[in-house]
Amino acid sequence: MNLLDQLAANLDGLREQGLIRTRRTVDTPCGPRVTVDGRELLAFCSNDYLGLAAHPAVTAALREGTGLYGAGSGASHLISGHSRAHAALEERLADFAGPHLVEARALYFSTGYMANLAALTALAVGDPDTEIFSEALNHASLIDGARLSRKPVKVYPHADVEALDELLGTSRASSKIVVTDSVFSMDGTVAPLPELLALCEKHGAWLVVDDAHGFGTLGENGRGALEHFGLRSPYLVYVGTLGKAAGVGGAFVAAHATVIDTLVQRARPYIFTTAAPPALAHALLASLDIIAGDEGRQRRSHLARLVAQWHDGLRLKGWTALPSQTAIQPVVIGANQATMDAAAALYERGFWVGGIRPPTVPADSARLRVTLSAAHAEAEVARLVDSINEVNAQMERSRDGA
Ligand SMILES: Cc1ncc(COP(=O)(O)O)c(C=O)c1O
Repeated sequence: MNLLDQLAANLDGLREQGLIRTRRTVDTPCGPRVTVDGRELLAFCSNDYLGLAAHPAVTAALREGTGLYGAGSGASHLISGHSRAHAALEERLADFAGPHLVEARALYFSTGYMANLAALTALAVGDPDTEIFSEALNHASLIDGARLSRKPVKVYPHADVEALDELLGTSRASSKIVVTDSVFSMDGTVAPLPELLALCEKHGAWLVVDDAHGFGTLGENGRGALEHFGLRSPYLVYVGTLGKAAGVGGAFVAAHATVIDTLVQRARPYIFTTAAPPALAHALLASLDIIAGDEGRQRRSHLARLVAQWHDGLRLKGWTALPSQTAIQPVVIGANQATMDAAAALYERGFWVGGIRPPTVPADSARLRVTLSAAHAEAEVARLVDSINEVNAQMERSRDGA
């Protein structure tokens, strides 16, 4: 077999297992109503939880930012790519996360993936005898960050605080890092952060919290999971992403000033890459104004009403809606093909809902991943709920009849 044949055989293997991923090309801005291949669809699959990606104030700030700073940064932050807009954003983010940290500073990254790689690899440089304790359902970027740190990794069972306590207690490592998603991206449920922080304080460990899906949506002021639980500690290392609820792109790490100084000096995913366009940072300042203000609060309240409406309306047989109270609302179907069939049936009815398969989720737990946004109207969620109920009834009938 030549090299290309080997790759083709690998792709055939994925196809046979129903695991081929495909892309759809969107012609309109991100929002609840999109056009794909000339078809209008109601989209329930983006992470634009507050509906800010196409918000007029945010897009106007982006345009203004290109006028002020041009299209690109031209270099990495440590060469000449660190602009006034990046600096202003980092200051705002440090203030935003500040009540939950000690001597807070923030560092802006081009993506959340890179921020997670950076946080884990840089924390681990402090001590060669470091061990990482990673939650079983963590996002791929945390798993990759732990691997890249080249430190021993122990995976603790999902949300199992006792198991983690035991692992931390028996570890002989002189430095320990516990790392977890706050809102699990494929479950929508929230990690027991107060208990995890208490354990970290007991065992002298860092707690790295990836709040990709909590930033902007959780907490009275949208400050995320730390605000939601009222947590504060010098050992918290907070990662917030800015391409989801904040509607733009990039991410940040907020932590004690010494952690941020370490990241600037040692984090390869920060040092060896071109800084994100400054205009994005400028647009994010507008987005943060919305998140922290009355409009943000109204958007979060509307989202909470949609979540309640979703749970009230579902009548499912054989499928399981997970008990999530966040914008992420998965319906576990189990089999890969049945999940993709359900997503296709919804698509036929004009709804775009993602079908998620292994390895993104554990084997036999393929699921529809519905994401609600403050930009959705109640009537739109009602239509989705009715359609999911109908598709479920139809598929279960044909399965029973088969
Ligand atoms: C939990 C979690 N962390 C990190 C990321 C990566 O963030 P980004 O898309 O900004 O790279 C994602 C998703 O993309 C995520 O779901």
